[in-house]
This record gives sequence, structure tokens and C-alpha cells, in this order.
Amino acid sequence: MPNRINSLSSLLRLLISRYDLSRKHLFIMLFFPIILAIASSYLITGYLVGKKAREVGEFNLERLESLLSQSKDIGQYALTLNEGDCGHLNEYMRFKPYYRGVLLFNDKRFYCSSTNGVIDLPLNSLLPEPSLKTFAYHIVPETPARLGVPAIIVIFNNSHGAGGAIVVIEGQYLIDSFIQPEVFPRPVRHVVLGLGGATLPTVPHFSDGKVVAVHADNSELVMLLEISQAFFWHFFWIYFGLLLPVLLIFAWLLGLHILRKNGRSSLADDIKSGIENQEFFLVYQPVVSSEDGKAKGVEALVRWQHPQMGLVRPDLFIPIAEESQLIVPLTNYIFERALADFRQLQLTSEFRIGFNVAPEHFIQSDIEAKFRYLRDAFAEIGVQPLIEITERQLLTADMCERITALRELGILVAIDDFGTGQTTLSLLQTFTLDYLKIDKCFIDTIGRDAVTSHVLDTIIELCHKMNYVAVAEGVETQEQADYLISRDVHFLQGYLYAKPMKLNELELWLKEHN
Ligand SMILES: Nc1nc2c(ncn2[C@@H]2O[C@@H]3COP(=O)(O)O[C@H]4[C@@H](O)[C@H](n5cnc6c(=O)[nH]c(N)nc65)O[C@@H]4COP(=O)(O)O[C@H]3[C@H]2O)c(=O)[nH]1
Repeated sequence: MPNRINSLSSLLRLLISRYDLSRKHLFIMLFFPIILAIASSYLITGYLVGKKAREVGEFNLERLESLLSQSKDIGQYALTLNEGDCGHLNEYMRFKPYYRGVLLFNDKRFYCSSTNGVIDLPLNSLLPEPSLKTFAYHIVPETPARLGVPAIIVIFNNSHGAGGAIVVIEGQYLIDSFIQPEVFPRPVRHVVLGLGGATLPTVPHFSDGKVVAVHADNSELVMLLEISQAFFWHFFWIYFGLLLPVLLIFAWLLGLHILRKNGRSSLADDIKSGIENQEFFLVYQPVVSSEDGKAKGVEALVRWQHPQMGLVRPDLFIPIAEESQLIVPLTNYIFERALADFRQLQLTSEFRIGFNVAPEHFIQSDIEAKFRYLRDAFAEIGVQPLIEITERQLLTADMCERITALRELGILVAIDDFGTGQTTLSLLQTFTLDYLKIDKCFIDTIGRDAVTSHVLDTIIELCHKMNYVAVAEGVETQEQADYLISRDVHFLQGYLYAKPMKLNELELWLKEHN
């Protein structure tokens, strides 16, 4: 856990060191989703509210058209009446909702009204005379029966061509039943009905909302509907409230992904220049023999003194070095650095130095020559190199062959973190190793968990049966050490003995303990 916190703070320091970049991303990550949410909410709401208004218009136009077509029955009945039958018309119309009246006319005058009985009005009091000669729908500003009240009229001509009947659908009644905003669902604020250039209401009134026009399927009726602004904004804010968090999350995930990628590629550049500028150094952790408690070797662990981020732990940069093909030059640098360090020490007995080497190293064509050189250079100062193979990547058959060749050169080979990575038991069968380093997670089970400590016992037994030298990693307590010694684990490494140290500290430690 502390390792993770350190890595996180290193990463944060890296981001801060790239402050300009992150500010730009921060701006995009905040404002881009807001602008996108506003634009998409506006478009979605406009589309849906417009659609709703059109549905309202289509529904009511259908009702109007059916009313107009039903008026045929009334017209046909009216045409059967003689001039003296005016009284029947009133009775007939009494139970006809929506229809406010019928007027009968001859070639000269209107002579009967279903509401006023016998009347005597000039033909042109309703429409110019020729308009009465053909079957048609009209919007008229008023009818003789109800002055000042606009209406829709339907004209029916009788068969001998002189006179006919007019069915009156009262405009106000229509407005009341269909058009008034309280009858309409709320998306529509004002409605105007148009037919042949005339409108209902006679003087249309719209505010500042968007107007949608809907045409009837079977007539020339057109309905103009003004979308209610309040309805529009109500839904706009609902969509905005739903879209904004989604877009923010999306933008942040995308932004962090880009930041991470940028951070990673710039970190890879930093690793490259760090190798050139010798910013990497080594710390050494003693590995003690369980027989006499003396250090027989060390594990070399790399550290990075980054110019901006300060001290960086390997957990952060080793995976990036591996991903960006920098692990080989870094490991070569580490070999040279360890050689230079150990040339400064006066070692009294044979000593081993373990290096973590990633599998990529074993596909280098000059690997054998390089290790022959290392073997000889270290031998001159009484040190034997040991390679610890990290398990992050699977070892291919080709790599195994190279490792076997290195063993033949006298290089010791250990499998690191045994039990946690890609190493399989079948791999242990196919090629021979010298050391098997048991991962700290198994050492931690000592004295704690009876079930998982069986796994540790099994690994130790495996080492003995296959003649591997067993090394326990991460030994922190005396209880763990005692247990491991009692199970004949050959070497122990961990904070109980020493933490990884700089070269000068190691020198003192060795003087004191060996
Ligand atoms: N809690 C606890 N930890 C202990 C104890 N004893 C040792 N450790 C830590 O355990 C890690 C052992 O190294 P690893 O398993 O090879 O795991 C290493 C290794 O995989 C990688 N690494 C370190 N140096 C190098 C290097 O030079 N080359 C490569 N390729 N990888 C390296 O980074 C990993 C972490 O290295 P470090 O941070 O140095 O962490 C080291 C060491 O400081 C203990 O008693 N308790």
C-alpha cells in the first residue's frame, strides 16, 4: 500500500510538472461536455417538442376533417326540406354537438335558419354570391345567425342548381373545443387554423415561440401551432441534467486516458534521458544464509532520482520501461553501474549479486557475449552475477534456450516472485534453474493462515526435490525466519535483516554483520 501511495504521488508530481498540458486538458474536460450538453439538449428538445406539437396538430386536424365529412349527412337532410319545413330543421339540429346551425338559401336569399327560424337575408351577406354555387369549405368572419363570430361553413348545392344549404361549424366553438391552450396539451401555446387564405381566429396572434405548420391529409386545412417556450425550456433542462453528467464522465475518462498516455510517453522519454544523464542508481539488499546468518550476496534494486519528480520507485517506471522497449538499455546501464559500485568494495569472501532481468533481454542477439563479459568482469572482483527472471511476461521456448546457454557460461539463474507470475510447473520441468525465490505473499502466511501456509510448505518441498536453492523474499519477523530455517530454506532476504541500501551503507552493514 505505501508503495502505491508513493507511485501515485510520483505520478501526481509528474502531472504537476506538466502543468500547462493538464490545464489545457482540464479546460477541455470541463467546457467541452458543457457545450456539447447544451447543443445536444437544444437539438433533442427542439426535435421532440416539435414532434409533439405536430402530433397535437395532426390529431386535431383529423377530428376537424371528420367533423366536416359528417356535415354531409346534415346537408343532405337539409336539401330534402321544402321552404315551408323550416321548423323541422331546428328540431333536427337540436342534438348535433359541434354544429351550430344550418342555413337554407334559394337563388335570391337566405330564407331559413335552424337557430332563428324563417329569415330573409341577401345571399352576399355571407360570401360573394358565386362562392355559393359550388360545394366548398370556407372560413368566414361571421354568419348571419351569429354576427361577429367566425365560423367554418360547408356549402351543399341542391340538384337543380339554384339554392342549397350551408352547415355552420361555429369557429369560437371549435377554438373552445380544440384550440384553446387549456384543451391542448401544454407544448402548444397558440393555434391558428387556416383555409383558403382566411384564418381562425380572424387575427392570428403568436408570441415569440417557434411555429409549426401541419397540413390536413384530405382538405386544404392547415393548422399553425406555436410551441410553448416554457414547455421547451422545461424539457431542455431535463435533457441537459441527464446528458451533462454522462458527457462529463465520458470526457473525464477520455481526458484521463489521454493524460495517462501522454504521461506515459513523456515518462518513457524521461527514462531515456535519465539513462543518458545517469539519474538511475542502485540500492542493494543483503541475502543472508540461513546457516550462519551472514550475507552471501545482495539483490541490486534500481532507483531513479528524477530531476522534477524526486525519488521514483521501480514499480512506476519499470513497467513503462518494459512497455517502451527501454528495459534492455536500462538493465545494461544497471549492470555497468553495479560493476562500478562493486569495484569500490573490498569483499573478503565469494559474493553474489542478483539482477532483475526482464525476458526481453533474452532475445538480444549479443546476449551471450555480453554475459561472458559480465561474468569475467565481476569474477575479477570476486563477485558472481545471478539473474533473477521476472515473471511479468511469459518465457518462450527460445528464451528458455538462451537462459540455458547462459547457465552453461556460469551465470546463476533464479526465478523471482515464484508462484505469482507466469511461471508454470511444466516450465520448471523443461529447464534447469539454480534459485527459486519464494514470493513475500507466501512468507506472509507463516503463523497466520494454516490453509495457505500449506502452499508455502509445498513450494519449499518442490525446491528440495528439484535441487533448487530456495530463497525466501520479504522476511520481516523472527517467527518467519525461524519457520523458514526449520524448513531448510537456504537463503533469507527481507527487512528483518536489512532494507535495500546505498553502496556506502551496504559497506558499513557488511563490515558489521559479516
Ligand atoms: N514490504 C517488504 N518489502 C520488501 C522486503 N524485502 C524486500 N522488499 C522489497 O521487495 C522488492 C523485491 O524485489 P522484486 O521482488 O525483485 O521486485 C522488484 C522488481 O520486480 C522491480 N525492480 C527493482 N529493481 C529492478 C531492476 O533493477 N530491474 C528490473 N527489471 N526490475 C527491478 O521492482 C520491484 C520492486 O522493487 P522494490 O521497490 O525495490 O522492492 C523490493 C524490495 O525493496 C520486506 O521484508 N518487506
